[in-house]
Amino acid sequence: MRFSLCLTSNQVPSPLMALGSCSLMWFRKGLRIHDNPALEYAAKSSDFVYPVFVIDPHYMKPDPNAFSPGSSLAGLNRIRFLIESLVDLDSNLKKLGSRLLVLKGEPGEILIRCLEQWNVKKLCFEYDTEPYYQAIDVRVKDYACSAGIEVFSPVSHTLFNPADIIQKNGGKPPLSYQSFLKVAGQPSWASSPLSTSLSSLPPVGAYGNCEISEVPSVKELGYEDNGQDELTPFRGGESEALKRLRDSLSDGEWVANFEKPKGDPSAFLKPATTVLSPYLKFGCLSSRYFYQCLQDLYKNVKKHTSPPVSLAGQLLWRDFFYTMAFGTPNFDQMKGNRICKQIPWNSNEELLAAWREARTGYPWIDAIMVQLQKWGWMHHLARHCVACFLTRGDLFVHWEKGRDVFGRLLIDSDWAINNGNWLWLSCSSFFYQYNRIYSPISFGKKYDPNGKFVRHFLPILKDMPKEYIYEPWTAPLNIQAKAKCIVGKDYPRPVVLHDSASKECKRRLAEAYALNKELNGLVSEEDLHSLRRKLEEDQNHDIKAKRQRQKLIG
Ligand SMILES: Cc1cc2nc3c(=O)[nH]c(=O)nc-3n(C[C@H](O)[C@H](O)[C@H](O)COP(=O)(O)OP(=O)(O)OC[C@H]3O[C@@H](n4cnc5c(N)ncnc54)[C@H](O)[C@@H]3O)c2cc1C
Repeated sequence: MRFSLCLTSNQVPSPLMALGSCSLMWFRKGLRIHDNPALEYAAKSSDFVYPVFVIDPHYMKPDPNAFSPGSSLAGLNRIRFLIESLVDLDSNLKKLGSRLLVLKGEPGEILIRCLEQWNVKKLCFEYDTEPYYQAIDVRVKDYACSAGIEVFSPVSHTLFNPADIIQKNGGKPPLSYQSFLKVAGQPSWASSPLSTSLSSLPPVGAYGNCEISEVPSVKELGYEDNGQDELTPFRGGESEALKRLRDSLSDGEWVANFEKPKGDPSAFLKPATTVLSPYLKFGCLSSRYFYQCLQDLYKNVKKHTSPPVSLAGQLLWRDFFYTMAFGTPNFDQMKGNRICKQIPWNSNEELLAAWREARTGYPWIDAIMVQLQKWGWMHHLARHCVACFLTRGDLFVHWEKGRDVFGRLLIDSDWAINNGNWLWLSCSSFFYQYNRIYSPISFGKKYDPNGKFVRHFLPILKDMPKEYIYEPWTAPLNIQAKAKCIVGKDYPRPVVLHDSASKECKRRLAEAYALNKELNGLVSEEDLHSLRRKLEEDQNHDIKAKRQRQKLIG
């Protein structure tokens, strides 16, 4: 017997259980219809499919103590982006004769309850390499196995299966991009067409006494309207992702000549890169589909750039970090992470807060941090600048602290990529040329001599003449007054002097590197303690630098 119920948010739960063959499609990332092997498998020979998304309080619970609206782990921009993605997914599912069932609670617990109550025969979900999801998945899979439920959990978030690469490389992830490419080769699916659309889905079955809702609004999740004057211009969802992809690829010449790190990090009206990262993060866009579209385009042009700098090369960077993250225990921390240099970073809360809240006194750095708060997205080189400034360039603050701020505020916040890039930028792993530091003054000026980017994100500086826009503390007082921006009152003085601070950072890194070499990377707590003591003995350096700064900027 076939039956389906038309479900609405406040419907009285039906005691009926679906009697046909039922599948549960558990959406987490992969918020799309195209190239979604788990969804396709769920639909195959099933009478009913339950498409489920669980709102996880771990990520979504409002945090009134956070310095900007959102939960403690996710800023409001990202939560909004997720909700928009879910609304779009629900609407696309409805076009196929289904809908999204939204539940709330600890995902493992909720899933097990649904499996128990819905007579599910097949559980389908995209494989996730993040430790947080791995732990949940083990629990759910264990339950499913014990209940005789078939589990289908394909890898479809990345181009390659990180486990395959690690196995091919003798049990360890390849440590460099080039060795990664060598091991990875061409993806197995590269020349066969991916499924880009489903024409229909089996109906949703009865859902017993599980509390199902429509996709909630951010307000219904407990977030107040934040009153921010500028929100992220990027809207979530598969429809938007595919449109953005089409727009990006419509300029074949631009794609063929794409070359990172060339490109203007200060371009904000029309960013210099695709801004597909948030869509890839939530899986609104399949990276495999993106990659195949690029290969098709490359076939039809005379010449194109290649990895690591090409656009396809960027997707391979993504896979590189996913593989590294999957195969490296404690990838997200310094301690116990075998690929991470042990460096006695400081934990100066004041400096950290100045950086986080865009109060460093360096307009280029502060404008990027405002873009992070307002848009949740910045150009790759802009991320380089602020990450370098916080860690090895100027403030010598622990990269894990910066990672957390990015992790919360980016709309594309991605566990593997974020950690990988912070390891890189802090010269803790992958990249070790700590003498190459981004100037917080001249780097931005090179791209944007008139300071348009700074004026947009830091309107307090909008009338500052271009000669001083990157160093307002050097402007004569009458000019500051005319620009209605007195440094020290309307806009902060620099928190450190870049020249002396960066020299000091290099010295500390040289010392830490030497010790790491001596200890062959195996640094114990005591070694770190003595490293810290050694650096503290050199405090007079700091004091000298402070005095010099006070002399210079009053
Ligand atoms: C400190 C720091 C933290 C970062 N944190 C994140 C993060 O949490 N999430 C995230 O997606 N990216 C992160 N990046 C990488 C990169 O800056 C962004 O992926 C990129 O700027 C996104 O813009 P786009 O989509 O226009 O990129 P494009 O240049 O158009 O590239 C296309 C896609 O390739 C991938 N990609 C590009 N650059 C990288 C890279 N360096 N590493 C891995 N994948 C890459 C992204 O998925 C991106 O969407 C970080 C970079 C730094 C320096």
